[in-house]
Amino acid sequence: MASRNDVATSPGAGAADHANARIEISGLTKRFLTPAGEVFTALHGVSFTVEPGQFCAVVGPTGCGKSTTLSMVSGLDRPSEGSVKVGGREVSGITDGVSFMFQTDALLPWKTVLGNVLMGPVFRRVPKHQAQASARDWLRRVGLAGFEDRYPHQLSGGMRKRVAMAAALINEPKILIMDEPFGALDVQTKAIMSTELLSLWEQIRPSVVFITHDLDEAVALADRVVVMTSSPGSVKAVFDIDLPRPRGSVQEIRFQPRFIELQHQIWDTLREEVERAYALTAGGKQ
Ligand SMILES: Nc1ncnc2c1ncn2[C@@H]1O[C@H](COP(=O)(O)OP(=O)(O)OP(=O)(O)O)[C@@H](O)[C@H]1O
Repeated sequence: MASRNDVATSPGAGAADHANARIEISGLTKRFLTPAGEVFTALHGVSFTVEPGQFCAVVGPTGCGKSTTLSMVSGLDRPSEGSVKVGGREVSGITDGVSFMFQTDALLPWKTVLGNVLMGPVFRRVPKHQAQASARDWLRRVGLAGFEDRYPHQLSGGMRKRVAMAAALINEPKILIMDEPFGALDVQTKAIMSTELLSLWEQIRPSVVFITHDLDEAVALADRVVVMTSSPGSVKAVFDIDLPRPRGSVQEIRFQPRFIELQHQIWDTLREEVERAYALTAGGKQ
């Protein structure tokens, strides 16, 4: 999805009831009308479940419908067929208690770091003193104490991601939706941010749906990895990741034999889809 803000919050975030954080995606099909007036099937019969407090990564080739799936979990779009249920209730309209983080770096440039993090609580009408204390606390947790009065353009890419993370997590969401949140970062910063995300997630344990092209990132972070087929997207396989928690440093996990084993297993499943998608976009044969 191209034009989303880096972070956003739905009204019910903050009043999270984690027992209601189960996400059930059943038979999801999504068709779009192309500019030429043809029907294009982006998703076909996608089904998977994210248990409360589970970290679920979704991987799949470019254009397979990962972002489209997320937009239906968040309630920003409606399925053509099938359903998304959160806490047993079908999603219709923006899902309550959801925070988002996207790849696009679009914190509000006219607001300070503190002002950006304060947006969620202010939106939820949290009293000013309490909101400010909470925002300062979250900025401390993401390592940005002392940067409250800076503006986004005065920060590095990694620091802006930390602001976005604080802004998403201050709402204590029951569901955290992340669409390649660290995709634009260099490899080292990405690893540091992933480790920080895991440690913060372990503190508040929202259910996470995390889209990434980076299989190592998916295995290092997730409890469950969903592999999607090339377009039209469907679920090819679901892998449970039995690496122990807390995982600690994402860079270190990559050297564990079990990590390498899982990474190979999943890549064996994913490779064919990536090659098929590449052949399609490169104009080759299926
Ligand atoms: N509003 C729309 N109208 C028509 N087609 C759309 C629309 N939104 C998405 N699509 C198409 O649906 C397919 C899936 O798009 P989506 O962005 O969900 O894929 P993705 O897996 O997230 O891709 P990437 O990994 O490249 O970000 C693509 O072929 C895209 O062109």
